[in-house]
Amino acid sequence: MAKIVVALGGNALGKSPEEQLKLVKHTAASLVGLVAAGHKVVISHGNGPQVGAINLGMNFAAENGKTAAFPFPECGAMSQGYIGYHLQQSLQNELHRQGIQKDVATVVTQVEVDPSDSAFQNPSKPVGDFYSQADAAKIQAEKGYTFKEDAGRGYRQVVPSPQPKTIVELNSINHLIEAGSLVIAGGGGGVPVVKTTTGLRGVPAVIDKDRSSALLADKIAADQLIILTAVDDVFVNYGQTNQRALRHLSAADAHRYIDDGQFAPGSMLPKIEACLDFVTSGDQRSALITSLDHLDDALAGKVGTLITATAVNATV
Ligand SMILES: Nc1ncnc2c1ncn2[C@@H]1O[C@H](COP(=O)(O)OP(=O)(O)O)[C@@H](O)[C@H]1O
Ligand SMILES: NC(=O)OP(=O)(O)O
Repeated sequence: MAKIVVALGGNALGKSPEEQLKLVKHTAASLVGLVAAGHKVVISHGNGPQVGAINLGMNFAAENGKTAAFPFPECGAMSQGYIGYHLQQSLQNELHRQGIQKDVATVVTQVEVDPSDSAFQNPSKPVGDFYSQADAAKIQAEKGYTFKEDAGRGYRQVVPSPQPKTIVELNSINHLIEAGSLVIAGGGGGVPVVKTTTGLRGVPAVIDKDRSSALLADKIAADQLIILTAVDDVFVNYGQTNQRALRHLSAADAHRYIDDGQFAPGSMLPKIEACLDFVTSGDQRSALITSLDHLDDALAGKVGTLITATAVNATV
């Protein structure tokens, strides 16, 4: 029996509630499969597209005098509730269908960041939808948002993405795991907060959920970190005619490919770095990157990229 953190990608969760619920229902079957096999499972998820959509809607309503302004950290907390709700419901339905008695709970999670993190001066985390270069330039001029090209897929608004330091609700998460619950935590990388003289305060940023998931996996002493995204494997020469799937990546190989610029910053690079942090900071740990659709195949070793500290195979 292993303790596994499964991180679901925000971009892999679809663009609408209907799409998300359909995708989450499908993934719930595989996640409950892990539970049925006796593993302790903690689920985290991204929120880039979702927090961007919520923020856009709230800004529109506020600009038109329909609501008060809702600050960005509040939008992050809403995204945790929205995605957590779909995950909870789908997991509960699937557990019920398979006749498994287990509680499911989402923990609204705050993650402490350093207010002097240089990321606040260099927005890099894509949120919301994709725009053409011309539309992005127009919105940038009108609203002052920053846009950047996202891994060949178009232009997206970017916000600061500071490093996660401490998971505020870690004790509660551990209590729930030990009590046998299936826990959803660290959604959207956690709502970023800083310590002030009067206590914690939310800051407008989006923490990379892969980095937070690696921190969570380390702090709960997990055996494996599984990152589910939109691609079945990590590739070299990604998007080119000669792209090649990497089925097993040792830390040494991963560093070589990073130096070679094989993993796009803001998308695949933080996933690889998070996996490396996790597998190299404890013994017998492994990380797996694959698509939301193919978790079962990846667990059976048919697809996916397995990352280990050394070149030795290490599976759950
Ligand atoms: N070397 C690579 N191999 C595979 N995918 C890559 C690579 N470099 C960039 N990508 C892109 O990274 C994406 C995953 O990052 P992202 O969309 O940010 O993930 P998520 O939102 O699911 O966490 C893939 O769908 C792919 O478009
Ligand atoms: N918070 C975060 O990393 O979201 P994505 O997975 O959508 O990029």
